[in-house]
Amino acid sequence: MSDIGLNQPTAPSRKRFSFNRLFASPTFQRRMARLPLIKGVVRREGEEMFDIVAGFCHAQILQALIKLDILDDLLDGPQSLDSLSVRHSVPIERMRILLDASVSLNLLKSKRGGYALTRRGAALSGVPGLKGMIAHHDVLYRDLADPVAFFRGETETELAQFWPYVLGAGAAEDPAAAATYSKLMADSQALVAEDTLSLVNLDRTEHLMDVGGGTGAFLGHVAQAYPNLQLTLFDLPAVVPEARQQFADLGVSQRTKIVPGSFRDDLLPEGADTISLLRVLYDHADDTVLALLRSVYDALPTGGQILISEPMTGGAQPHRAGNAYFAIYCLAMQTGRARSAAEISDLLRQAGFANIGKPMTRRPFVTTAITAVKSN
Ligand SMILES: C[S@@+](CC[C@H](N)C(=O)[O-])C[C@H]1O[C@@H](n2cnc3c(N)ncnc32)[C@H](O)[C@@H]1O
Repeated sequence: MSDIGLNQPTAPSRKRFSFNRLFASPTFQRRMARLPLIKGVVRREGEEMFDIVAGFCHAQILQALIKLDILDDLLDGPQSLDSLSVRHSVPIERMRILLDASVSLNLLKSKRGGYALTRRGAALSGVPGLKGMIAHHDVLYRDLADPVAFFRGETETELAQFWPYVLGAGAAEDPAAAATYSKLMADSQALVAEDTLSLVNLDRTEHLMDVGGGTGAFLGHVAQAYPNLQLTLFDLPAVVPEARQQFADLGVSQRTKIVPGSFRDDLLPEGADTISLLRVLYDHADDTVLALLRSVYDALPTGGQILISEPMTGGAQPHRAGNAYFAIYCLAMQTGRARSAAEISDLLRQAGFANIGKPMTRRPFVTTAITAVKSN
């Protein structure tokens, strides 16, 4: 049978009509922009297109506001251009450009001849961990400087060094490095913890173990929401000392156990009837994740539950948070990958889990949760 289709060059005389070529034609675009009912659509499409084109500038404007502490500086009220220029050591005309750019992004507004926070700017300043996350994007930004090399896998990324635990045994033993990444993780974990707890009900759980629980931020939230729950935290030895302090500060040390270890090398302790993994899977390759899920399965009693919560891609329906941010971030980390709920469900099934559930996510840019049960 002859091979018709993609690999066949098309003869010029029989060139097929293509909507793509029509939309790409400047003449067609000019005509559409003049049609009464269509011109609004054309304009909006143009604006959205330009937002994608200029997105890298928007991100750097935001980064400058954060690194200069301008958002925090405006929390108590508007300030003049002069005072902002002096306080942050930015020449006045350059500061005006930064602040006006921020007005255009609806982070600031002009007020009383100076500048004030918009609701979005004030909210952004208060989101736990968001400023730290934006500040550390300078690393990812450098990694993406040559995007073609990046996507071809030719870039030695800095982000891979930023999260030492993903590099394997020994790399995460430095307490100073552990403190840096743990702080960023813990600051941002409040949101993930709150959203996860709003998605699942732990009323029937007696003992929860959080694997890769970092400094204990999630268990801290759980402890407050469920006063009778026994809690265990499992994480690398360099990470857990901070958790001990956190549990003492919250007054929950009595019902909290800390087990230092590596899920790559050690068996997970038994005893918990629910085991959670928050933002752990996406750091690791499929074989490590499958081995970890099998280990969780072995540690659970029959009827025990696994809870996975992390940002996920959209699978067959890619979305910006999962596919145009977290997937890229994980690619720069080089060891893991952002997965869709369907891919994680597949891995869970391979590990033996059943009754896989995906509660409706409120904010996929914060987290998505999946639960499953060890049924026999
Ligand atoms: C991205 S952080 C997430 C921390 C916390 N669950 C959260 O959401 O903030 C990944 C965590 O997994 C831990 N981790 C990585 N490899 C590990 C291993 N082999 N054994 C135990 N914990 C590990 C890290 O130390 C870190 O605390």
